[in-house]
Amino acid sequence: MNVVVIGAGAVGGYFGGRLAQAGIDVTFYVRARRFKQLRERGLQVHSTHGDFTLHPHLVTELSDLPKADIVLLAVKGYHLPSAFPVLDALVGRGAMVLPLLNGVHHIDTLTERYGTTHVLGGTCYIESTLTAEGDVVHTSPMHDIVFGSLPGDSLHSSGGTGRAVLEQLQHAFAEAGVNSTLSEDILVDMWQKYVFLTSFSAITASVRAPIGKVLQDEVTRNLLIQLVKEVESIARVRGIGLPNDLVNQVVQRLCNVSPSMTSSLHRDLEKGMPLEINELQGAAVQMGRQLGIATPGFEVIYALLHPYAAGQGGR
Ligand SMILES: NC(=O)C1=CN([C@@H]2O[C@H](COP(=O)(O)OP(=O)(O)OC[C@H]3O[C@@H](n4cnc5c(N)ncnc54)[C@H](OP(=O)(O)O)[C@@H]3O)[C@@H](O)[C@H]2O)C=CC1
Ligand SMILES: CC(C)(CO)C(=O)C(=O)O
Repeated sequence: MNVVVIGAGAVGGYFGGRLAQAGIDVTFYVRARRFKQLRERGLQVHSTHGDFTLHPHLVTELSDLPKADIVLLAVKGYHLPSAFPVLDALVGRGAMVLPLLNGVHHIDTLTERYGTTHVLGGTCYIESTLTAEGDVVHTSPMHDIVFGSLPGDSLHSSGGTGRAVLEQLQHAFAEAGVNSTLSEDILVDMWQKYVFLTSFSAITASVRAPIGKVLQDEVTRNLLIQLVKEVESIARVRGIGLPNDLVNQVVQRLCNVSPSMTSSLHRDLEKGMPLEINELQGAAVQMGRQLGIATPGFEVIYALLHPYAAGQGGR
């Protein structure tokens, strides 16, 4: 199996690195700055599951790209358009794209451009970040990927003739020690993550504290529950087949995670990096307006984070 990673950051560097470490043929498509870092230092991963350093196969030119079975797409949402030329080249030669971005709208963007036979649904649970030197730091035991074919893709869905590639990918993740689930309803899984993450990241970024601090304070805890309900209503009106007790499940999960856990959005805010608020909280506000669902919690949080959206250095 040949894998190309676009976005060799905290997520792509971690999962791509684990696959490469397990002997899978992995190529990282990188831009100039990341190329320099990775060539000079190697891909250094500091992880709760064990540290490792690799000198991965790096490519900076479209003409040097290998033919890929799977593209692991792990750029930030605001960088998605910049990845189109490389995706065009890889999909044009038959690759399937597994996006690991947070949010839900990128799936429409990708399927409109490449169709459902070339785009999988996917989501990941991991707490990882890049140091100033470009090393990946993975801080909690979670390293889970859920993926599957999208509605409309009969080739790779259960019973489809192309299903074998997805099973091969699941096998590759298992070899790499990564927890992976081949989902039969990936949109439901993606929306469950979106309900959880968009609320969790909104509250941790706006309070500027990990979840423990949020839950200790009754007012903030109630706001978090309100956020979960707002985004859950959107999902229901959109007809996503979520479990009936989703709000309780999400709140339970939030109460059970480590009190020190925070979101990538909060970490990005602290580092002065651009924020994915348009893809997360802004998307909730926009969908709410379109569907006539009030999202007062998200409206306020989106506005309060907006001055920081472009980060200190811009995008
Ligand atoms: N970090 C986490 O804990 C989690 C993150 N996620 C989601 O995963 C996605 C990725 O996040 P994360 O890994 O944290 O982000 P990072 O910023 O750590 O990594 C993104 C990488 O993408 C690279 N990149 C951007 N555009 C391109 C391009 N056109 N071609 C090649 N490389 C490109 C950037 O490199 P450069 O700009 O230097 O070229 C950077 O190295 C986000 O949607 C995030 O919400 C999901 C779960 C957990
Ligand atoms: C839910 C969580 C914290 C872990 O995957 C995440 O996705 C993020 O911080 O972006």
